[in-house]
Amino acid sequence: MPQLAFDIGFFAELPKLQPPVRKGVLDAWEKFNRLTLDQLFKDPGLKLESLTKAKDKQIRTIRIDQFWRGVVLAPPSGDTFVLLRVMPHDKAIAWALKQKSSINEVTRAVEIRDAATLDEITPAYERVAETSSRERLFAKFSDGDMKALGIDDETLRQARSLVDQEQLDVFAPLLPQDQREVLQYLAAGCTVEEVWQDIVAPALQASTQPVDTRDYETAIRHSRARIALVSAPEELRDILEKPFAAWRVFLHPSQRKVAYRASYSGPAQVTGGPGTGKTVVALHRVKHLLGHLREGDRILLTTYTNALVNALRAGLESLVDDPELRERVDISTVDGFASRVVAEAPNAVPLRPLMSNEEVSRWGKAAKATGFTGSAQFLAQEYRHVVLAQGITTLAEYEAADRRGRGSRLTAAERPLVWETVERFTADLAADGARTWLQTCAEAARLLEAKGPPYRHVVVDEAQDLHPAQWRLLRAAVPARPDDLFIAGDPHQRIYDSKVSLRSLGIKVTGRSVKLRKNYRSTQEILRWSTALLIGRPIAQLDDEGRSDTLLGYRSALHGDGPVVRDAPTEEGELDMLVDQVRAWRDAGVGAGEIGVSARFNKTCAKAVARLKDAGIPAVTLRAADSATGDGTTAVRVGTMHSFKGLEFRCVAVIGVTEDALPFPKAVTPPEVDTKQHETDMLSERCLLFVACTRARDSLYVSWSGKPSPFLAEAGV
Ligand SMILES: Nc1ncnc2c1ncn2[C@@H]1O[C@H](COP(=O)(O)OP(=O)(O)OP(=O)(O)O)[C@@H](O)[C@H]1O
Repeated sequence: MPQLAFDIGFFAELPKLQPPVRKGVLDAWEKFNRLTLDQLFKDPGLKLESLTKAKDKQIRTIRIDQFWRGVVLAPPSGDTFVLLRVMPHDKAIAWALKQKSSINEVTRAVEIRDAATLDEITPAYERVAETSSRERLFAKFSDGDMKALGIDDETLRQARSLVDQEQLDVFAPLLPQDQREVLQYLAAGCTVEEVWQDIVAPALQASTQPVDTRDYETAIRHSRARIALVSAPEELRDILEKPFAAWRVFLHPSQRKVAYRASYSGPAQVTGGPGTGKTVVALHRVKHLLGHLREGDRILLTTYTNALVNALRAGLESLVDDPELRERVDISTVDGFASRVVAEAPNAVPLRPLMSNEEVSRWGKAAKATGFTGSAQFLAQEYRHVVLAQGITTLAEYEAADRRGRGSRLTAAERPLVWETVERFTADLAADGARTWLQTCAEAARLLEAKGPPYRHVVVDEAQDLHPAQWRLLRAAVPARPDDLFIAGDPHQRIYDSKVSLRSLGIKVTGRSVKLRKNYRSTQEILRWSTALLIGRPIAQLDDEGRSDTLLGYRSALHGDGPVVRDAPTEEGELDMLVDQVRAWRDAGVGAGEIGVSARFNKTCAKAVARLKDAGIPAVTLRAADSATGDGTTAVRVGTMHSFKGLEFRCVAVIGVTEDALPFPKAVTPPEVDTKQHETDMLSERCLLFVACTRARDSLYVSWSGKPSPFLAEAGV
């Protein structure tokens, strides 16, 4: 029976199609299901026509309605057709004439390229390259290596004519997608082995048969990363109604390989820069695990903030239809999970969580009581990074504790007094009916270690910011068995003070760790600009503190304008400029709910909300948007850089990027108190700006008044 499958290029244009055109697509799909091959080719309404001057006779058009045409791949054998694009009549014909289809001999997948344009421009580039003294872009890669990576003869010839990245950018949109990606990663500095490992191998389909480059029926089935086969009208209706949710249908092979691997023998990890789809992969992993759950088993899906909990809940709802299955997943922050465990314990005494600003003053009081003369900041950090991080409960343990990560000196003779102060701090807290969040996590871990783990699987998003006490809790939440922990995170986005070596906590991911490199969120221009903020700063890996992570090969296929950077003489002037920018976005058709404004401080956010509202622009703080006021989707959302973690907006304004805000002196330990901590804090501040800027999909705007943050100058802004 014939069927109509859908190419990813069609989905990319879907948001632009009006409902009647989408309905036309659904009708066409139903017709393919209903008619025989012979009837299809003869159907007067569908007009499955070949084009006389087409580069490829297999590329035909169909009628969607009076003005719109679909471009279809109609292979001579088999009965699966692929809808490549839906466009206005003339555009569709012009596009269809230039395309050519083929089957890749390495990946076995279907490829589409703009053969006419490539044929037209390649000779000119070859001539320029011949007379240029510059080395060719792919000179160091042999033909054999290129072919092994799936580069075919045509693309090889084109690639050999290029001398720089800008030229590759011209060719990229015309090339077959898989081959384009291989060339982009090689040009970005990845090795042949890395490209094979990350890009080609995950896309390969195990087969002992030689490739038949005419067998489109099989090749379409090998093209899951780009061609969707839809089996039921409800499924198609659902896809057509959620045009931005392409991630539900098409995973990049590297994403699919991680998310749908049948089983991992232990904890597994996925890392990657902002927007590489780590959250998407975590959600698909949950879907996979749900499909294999035994009676009574449950899954914990955790993240860092409540805003992200809501986003995960919405994501899972759109990915997993069955509410009974979804009910088997608890979605929560780690702190929220800890509170629940502690509250459910027999004889639980409710304790109020201590806010971090209250903590330092309490350390001051405890120090006064014991006569400790060091700073409250030192004590708070010692408690966090040594006592709680190592789960220390006695003086003897503290005396034996490893303080290697700390940059402040402490003699053996001084430790008992520090410990006495720690005990005073915790006793006073308990007497006042309070507990820090980390203490709650430590207590919850103790309770679970005694009672036994409540979950079969734990999936962790935003893992880079978790503290060892939180990891211990997660470790205690699930038995050490295959598929116990699935961890997604990016060390470049570490904005809280929690450097952890998972290895030292008994969570070993060696051999089960994958890095994603393709950004699906932002344009390459925004990425390049934002990434410059971190260049040259060593960033410790998630699983091993002693080794650095990199953003090598991290790139986006999307293109647009670079960030707009503005300075104003005063804060008032900067807020006026913000209003102008938001108005310009709205005039260009961007909805208020698609705009995010971020600043280092709550007070700057409050001023921005007030000023936008004065100008008649609906605006709401992120916190208010979360608390179900319903404004979130219709108002500009304004939040601190910390609260922007994990979110994304079509347009983002990052404001108040001044010398006094980034780095914020109060958030940075002075080097005289602790040299290492000083470095870590400076890096967190830098990462914070990086996180805020990488929330933008299409447009990024950055501003300050007075003197700019030194991070900008260091990045060459
Ligand atoms: N395979 C895919 N196809 C289409 N869109 C995708 C795909 N993977 C991810 N995306 C989209 O890219 C964006 C970023 O994805 P996601 O939030 O999962 O990235 P992330 O790595 O968790 O980002 P961050 O670390 O910055 O929070 C989202 O809009 C998501 O829908």
